[in-house]
Amino acid sequence: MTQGPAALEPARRRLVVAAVIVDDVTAPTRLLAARRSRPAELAGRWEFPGGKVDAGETPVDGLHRELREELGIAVELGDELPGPDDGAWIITDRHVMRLWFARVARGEAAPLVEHDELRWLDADDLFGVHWLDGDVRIVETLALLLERRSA
Ligand SMILES: Nc1nc2c([nH]c(=O)n2[C@H]2C[C@H](O)[C@@H](COP(=O)(O)OP(=O)(O)OP(=O)(O)O)O2)c(=O)[nH]1
Repeated sequence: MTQGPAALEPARRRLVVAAVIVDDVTAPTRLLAARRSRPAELAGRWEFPGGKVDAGETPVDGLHRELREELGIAVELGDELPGPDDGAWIITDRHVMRLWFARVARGEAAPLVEHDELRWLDADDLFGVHWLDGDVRIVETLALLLERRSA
């Protein structure tokens, strides 16, 4: 069987890094979702703030840069949220994402570029926004984690 772009191995996809920004990295009860304002086909859908890692940049450095640029914040990172695809999360035909829990250390998150709204979501309301398709199983995993930890 021939394999098209939809069958790219995780290692051959472009790496995206993102943050699950929470109130408390060791006992999270809510997380910060961001609504995309561009490109047009993704506008209005919600995601974890972050972006593509640049050449020559480590994933963690790329994540700090993206959060500074997109939300104007400095964060302290917690644990990574490992996924089922070689430890990461396939999110589109061409992208694989790694995510870390994070807490705002400096600044106040604002939708500076790429987003037009930010919203804190409680553990029992994580699906109160329309997530990007690739994020749904990540949010399902987080719903279990946050509920269990806040129970
Ligand atoms: N940041 C982010 N991107 C996601 C998520 N879920 C998901 O499918 N994506 C997709 C959307 C895009 O196709 C791709 C990430 O691209 P991006 O536009 O955020 O990357 P970037 O900030 O580096 O932007 P650019 O310089 O390439 O314009 O991954 C998510 O939760 N966060």
